[in-house]
Amino acid sequence: MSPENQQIIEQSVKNILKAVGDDPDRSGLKETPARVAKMYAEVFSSLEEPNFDDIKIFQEDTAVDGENVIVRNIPFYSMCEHHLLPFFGEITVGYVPKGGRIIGLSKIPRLVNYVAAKPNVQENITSELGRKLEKLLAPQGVAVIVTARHMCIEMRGVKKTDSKTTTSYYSGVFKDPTHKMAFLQEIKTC
Ligand SMILES: Nc1nc2c(ncn2[C@@H]2O[C@H](COP(=O)(O)OP(=O)(O)OP(=O)(O)O)[C@@H](O)[C@H]2O)c(=O)[nH]1
Ligand SMILES: [Zn+2]
Repeated sequence: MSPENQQIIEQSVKNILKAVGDDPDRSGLKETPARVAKMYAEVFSSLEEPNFDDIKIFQEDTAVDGENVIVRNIPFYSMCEHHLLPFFGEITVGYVPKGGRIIGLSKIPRLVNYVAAKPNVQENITSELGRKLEKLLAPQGVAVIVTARHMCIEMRGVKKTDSKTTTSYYSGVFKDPTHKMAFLQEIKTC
């Protein structure tokens, strides 16, 4: 983030603190605007990196086509674009390789970190991840299941503590009900 933008955030946070009735110059809050600016640079870091392309695709000669590859329960943290409050949870990704193309396993959590690091709704994290994997791998199909808790639903508004939202994205072979059921069974038991 540029020093100019950092300055804008710091001044805005000062104004917010004043507007809610606190004193931004009291000792406990003195460094808060700078901390918040630094935090936003971190949690919204993807906005400064529009084309995340550090993704290694391997070409395997042995038969990898046709079987599910599943990475389960990848934790993520994001910020809801309506209230700028956190939502967080777990993501399970599955894909079926085609043409021997597979992705380095650590790259899937890296992609999760990337799509999460901007103001978001859960539905968009889910579909962006699915579409990125499709583009990178041109697989037989992709499945993404996201389960999350939203602080804007829990700590304010309707205040429904512990309620969880699940969103999903299915393409290719995962649209076939039999394949989808087998996948859902597999992630339950593995
Ligand atoms: N679909 C979707 N909605 C979300 C997500 N995160 C937050 N929301 C919802 O966004 C909506 C914003 O609604 P508004 O009526 O504009 O805002 P609000 O007055 O603060 O709404 P309440 O939360 O009901 O008090 C709320 O219903 C939130 O629960 C998300 O990831 N996906
Ligand atoms: Zn929200």
